[in-house]
Amino acid sequence: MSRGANIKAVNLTKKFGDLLVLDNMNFEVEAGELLCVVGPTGCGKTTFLNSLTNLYQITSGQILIDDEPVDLKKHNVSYIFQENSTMPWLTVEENIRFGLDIKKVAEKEKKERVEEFMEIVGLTPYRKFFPRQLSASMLQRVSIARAFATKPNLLLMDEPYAQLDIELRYKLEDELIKLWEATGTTVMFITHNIEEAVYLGRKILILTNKPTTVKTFLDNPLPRPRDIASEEFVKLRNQVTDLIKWW
Ligand SMILES: Nc1ncnc2c1ncn2[C@@H]1O[C@H](COP(=O)(O)OP(=O)(O)OP(=O)(O)O)[C@@H](O)[C@H]1O
Repeated sequence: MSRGANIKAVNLTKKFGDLLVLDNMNFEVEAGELLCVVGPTGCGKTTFLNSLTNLYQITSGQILIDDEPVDLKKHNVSYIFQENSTMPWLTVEENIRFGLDIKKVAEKEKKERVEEFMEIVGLTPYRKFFPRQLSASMLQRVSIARAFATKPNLLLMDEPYAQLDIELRYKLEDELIKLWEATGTTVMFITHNIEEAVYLGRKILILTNKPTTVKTFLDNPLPRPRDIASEEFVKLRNQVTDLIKWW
């Protein structure tokens, strides 16, 4: 089991020139949390993730992973995007292995992890297939298996299922929950979809309109498996919708 990372944003502020995007944000994500982040279009969700991975230099404040400034050599962070990020010239198993090759994992362990995660996402029968032979959901499964195989302490997911149809999205949401429960990784999942946030998240971080700050940090105690038609689910979904209506 990988150990999930603790994340703290302390007075986090990010400007692009005069444009204030992230405005004095403060919150903490506990180790091993499954956090969904929802916010209006263009509020700065991607800017936040890019700041977290040091792609952008923040203007002031701090982002800490396990109480230390982010250091990607030390903190094992993986990223899954909305777009297909597989390598077209590699097979399914080679794509999953790719993440391990760059992390310098011992050969025997690499083989075991590729088998384990390929199996969990249901791609073992397709191991020799190339990306061009796969559907959109299978491609996302490759990315998910590749990310989890590196046993990240923190997994960042930026609207990974936004382009998938509803049935596939439900399947992949369940796979994510299974993997999260099996690994103990901290997951930050960005989405525009309120139902998805309530279905997945143990916590839900609701952001305001730009300049973005924390509107609410909600607990989601609904037991799993969650039923999207149940009274409690609909109640919580409506509560989140009401909070979001007034960005
Ligand atoms: N490199 C940059 N230079 C200047 N402005 C930027 C840059 N990156 C983002 N911005 C601005 O910051 C704001 C937030 O953008 P960002 O892409 O982080 O939002 P988002 O919440 O991820 O958007 P979406 O909901 O569309 O995914 C936007 O106004 C955008 O124009």
